[in-house]
Amino acid sequence: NRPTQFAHLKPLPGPKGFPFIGNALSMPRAQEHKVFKEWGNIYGDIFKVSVFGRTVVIVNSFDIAIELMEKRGAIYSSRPRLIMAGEWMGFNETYALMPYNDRLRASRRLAHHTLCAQAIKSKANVPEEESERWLRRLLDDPKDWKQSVAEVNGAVTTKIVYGYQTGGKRDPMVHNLEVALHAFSLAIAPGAHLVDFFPSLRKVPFWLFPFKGIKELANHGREALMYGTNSSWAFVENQIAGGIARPSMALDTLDLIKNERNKKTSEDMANVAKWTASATAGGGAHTPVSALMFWILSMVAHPHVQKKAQEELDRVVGRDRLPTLNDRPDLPYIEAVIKEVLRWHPVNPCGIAHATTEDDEYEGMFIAKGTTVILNQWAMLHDPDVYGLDTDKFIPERFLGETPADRVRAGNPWSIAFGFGRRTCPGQNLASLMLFCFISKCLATFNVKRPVDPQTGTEYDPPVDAAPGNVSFPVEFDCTFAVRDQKAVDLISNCAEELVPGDGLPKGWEVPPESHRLAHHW
Ligand code: HEM
Repeated sequence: NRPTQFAHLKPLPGPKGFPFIGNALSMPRAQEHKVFKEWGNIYGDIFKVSVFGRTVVIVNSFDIAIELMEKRGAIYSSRPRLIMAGEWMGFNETYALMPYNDRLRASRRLAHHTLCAQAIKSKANVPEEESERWLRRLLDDPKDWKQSVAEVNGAVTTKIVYGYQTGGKRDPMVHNLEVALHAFSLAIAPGAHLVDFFPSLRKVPFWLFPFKGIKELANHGREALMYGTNSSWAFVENQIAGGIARPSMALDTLDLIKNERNKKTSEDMANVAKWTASATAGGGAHTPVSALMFWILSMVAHPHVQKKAQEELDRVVGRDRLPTLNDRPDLPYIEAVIKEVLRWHPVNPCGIAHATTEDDEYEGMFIAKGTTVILNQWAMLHDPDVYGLDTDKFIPERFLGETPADRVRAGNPWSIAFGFGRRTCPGQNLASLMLFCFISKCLATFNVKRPVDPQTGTEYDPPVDAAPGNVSFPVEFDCTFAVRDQKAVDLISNCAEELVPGDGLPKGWEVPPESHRLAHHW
């Protein structure tokens, strides 16, 4: 049913499918970014697949991503409709899944007010302090490193967004975020829920659904999301009423709204602010954890890189104090390590899908309104023409020397790993502060070493691979955090104190017991 002005256009190329189901049988269930890259070698850097009548366009090239997402951003900035995660669990209320509309723009404007490069500087003390608290925790209980990485990330985002000081280990606000995000990731796993391909199934009563557990999953996700969103906001309101609110994005946005009250707004802005906070806390709680897990893995697997980074820190900062964000411009090797982490195993290998809101033409080919567009970040970050032939290897040096990869925009992982156009990650400036603080302070005080086999007492190599998932994590691995020396112990002892559970917890804040069943940490 193409409009006449598009009638002459060719369809996009792509693998042949079957009637009705299209390419459903050949769609990858894991490592889809690698499969899409291989298909791109056959069909080109932009091609389409079809799954039960839904057309999905895959973009493997940076230049095409910029052409469509930036230059034609007005029609490539929506999100595909997701029944399970979006409508049943309620994540449509969060701006990460919203279509491109006024409410989305209002949310992004509120988030930008606190998270833009200039404004976030006033909150840089939060990642500085929380990363030092992490060192203390690693020193006290190095075996708990996985849990501590996840929790300390949650600690930064909940403090930035709500002004909430976590209560140390197993904090309920952070825990609830993890529960909601886990349900979300189960809900958006590729091909996991038929209802996302057949929206008419949403009208079928739950008890008629052929798959066990779908109702429970939808309810648990919704419960954790609603509980977290409402209780966290209630926390802010109580703090404001008590005159003890810490600086936060929530406070910033409420001030902004108050000052703009005379302006005509079609939405209930306080409600927009509440959901903007919830989405931002959720968006920031998992993603930096993924980057840090891959950084830890990279250090274990490449001890010579770790040594080189420590030599730079020792030379530039010395051993009498911890590095801070002020040292960042003088630490190019650390900077190159961070870029290589984002490139080597990108946090979102296939980004978050965009959707078109108008029919369009690209190089004589037709892209229909309502098409889902997947931006294969992994393919772009592993482009040998930009990053060199050895893209599977972890080599920070590719960003140093006379011809660094990032001399062009396509060679800078910061231009790719955080998405494109009008939906680019609003938290990237905060992520940048977090990654620098965690990585530089940890390297200044700890050696991250290969794991030790408890049976034989010998070290062994961890597996180096990514597990399936929209947010990518390494496959299960272990390692040893060994404090470098007594000097490092002394430095850590001067850091902010570890909090005991119970500190900072608002009264009545509990994770609903049922949600524990879905609880996980990486
Ligand atoms: C290493 C860390 C991070 C990475 C790699 C990352 C990556 C991404 C990517 C790829 C997108 C999708 C962009 C697109 O649709 O084109 C995104 C969206 C988003 N991110 Fe991040 N992110 C990170 C950290 C954060 C942090 C710290 C926050 C919050 C403070 C955050 C909040 C969000 C939100 C709310 C969205 C949805 C934006 C929208 O749909 O308009 N992210 N992020």
